[in-house]
Amino acid sequence: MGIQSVSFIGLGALGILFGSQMNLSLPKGALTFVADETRVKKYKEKGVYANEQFCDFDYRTPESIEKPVDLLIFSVKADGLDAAIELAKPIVSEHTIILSLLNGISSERILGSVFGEDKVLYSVAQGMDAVKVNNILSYHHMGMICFGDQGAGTISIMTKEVAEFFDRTGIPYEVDTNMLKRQWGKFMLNVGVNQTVAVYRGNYGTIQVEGEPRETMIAAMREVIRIAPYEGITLTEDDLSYWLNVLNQLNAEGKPSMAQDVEAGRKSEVELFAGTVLALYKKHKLAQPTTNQMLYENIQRIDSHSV
Ligand SMILES: NC(=O)C1=CN([C@@H]2O[C@H](COP(=O)(O)OP(=O)(O)OC[C@H]3O[C@@H](n4cnc5c(N)ncnc54)[C@H](OP(=O)(O)O)[C@@H]3O)[C@@H](O)[C@H]2O)C=CC1
Ligand SMILES: CC(C)(CO)C(=O)C(=O)O
Repeated sequence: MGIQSVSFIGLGALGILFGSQMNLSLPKGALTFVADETRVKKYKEKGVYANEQFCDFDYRTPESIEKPVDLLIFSVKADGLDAAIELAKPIVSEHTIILSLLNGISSERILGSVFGEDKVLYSVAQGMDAVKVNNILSYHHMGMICFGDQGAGTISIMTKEVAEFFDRTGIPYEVDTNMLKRQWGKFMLNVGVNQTVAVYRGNYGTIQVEGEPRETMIAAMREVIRIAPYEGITLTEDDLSYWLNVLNQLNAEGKPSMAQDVEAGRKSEVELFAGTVLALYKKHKLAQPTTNQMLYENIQRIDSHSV
């Protein structure tokens, strides 16, 4: 029968982006956005838009969902993950497959420790230039979801089921048999681009041209390459080129999620990025990486004025 029901937790840029695509082909009731009562009320009143189209989403509290869902997608920011996990518990059964679109290298481990590692696939969302202002999402590139099993070289039945579901619902995807490396590659990208664009108050255009911001971004990414082997991951200059190429495709006017947080006065996800890099250098008793240190301090300063 395959995956028949899917819930997102997180009606943000990514939830709207992929949810609106799925909504085009799924029967009514198959796709739900799960939230607490206050959020459900707000979403029903205000609605959301994707590229100027109204999204006819089904907003639900977990209690109002009749049975556990087949696929559960976490699309909250890092500071919302714990509450989202609590909220999700009633709609998870032994058959539920869990995906996390969160950036960073820790959310799958956290989800696995709560729901069981056997339910969680590893994933990264990449290549999108989504910009969300209030309840309106705009994008030129939808990007894709890369996913697969935690263990390298395997393609489980769960992975095949999600691939079949994405085929059916028109979600661009790639199955990767080395997800830890992919996730570290994406981590390297975010450490570079998200933090640099936030600090320089720019957009993708700022780092697509030669100059100080692009040099800063690449220096921060190389600090990830340097620490990766201490965690059992190999990243090379070829990986750096691959991810720089991903960035070159994006609409120059678009911005990473961190820059959008800073502009909206929300707390950033700096702990997922420089916070994690600095902690890893400390863990492995290496001298602190200067570029990430500088970015961390700057973003912390910006965050101190946020709510
Ligand atoms: N934006 C992008 O292009 C990309 C983002 N990512 C990553 O994906 C993750 C999500 O990012 P993004 O979509 O930009 O995030 P947004 O900030 O746009 O959206 C997060 C959403 O989660 C909701 N939320 C927070 N807590 C809860 C909760 N307890 N229950 C239900 N909903 C909750 C928020 O609701 P409310 O607004 O009502 O508070 C908000 O709508 C992040 O880790 C980000 O780094 C990865 C790739 C690309
Ligand atoms: C890769 C990028 C920059 C958008 O695709 C992202 O992950 C983000 O905005 O957080």
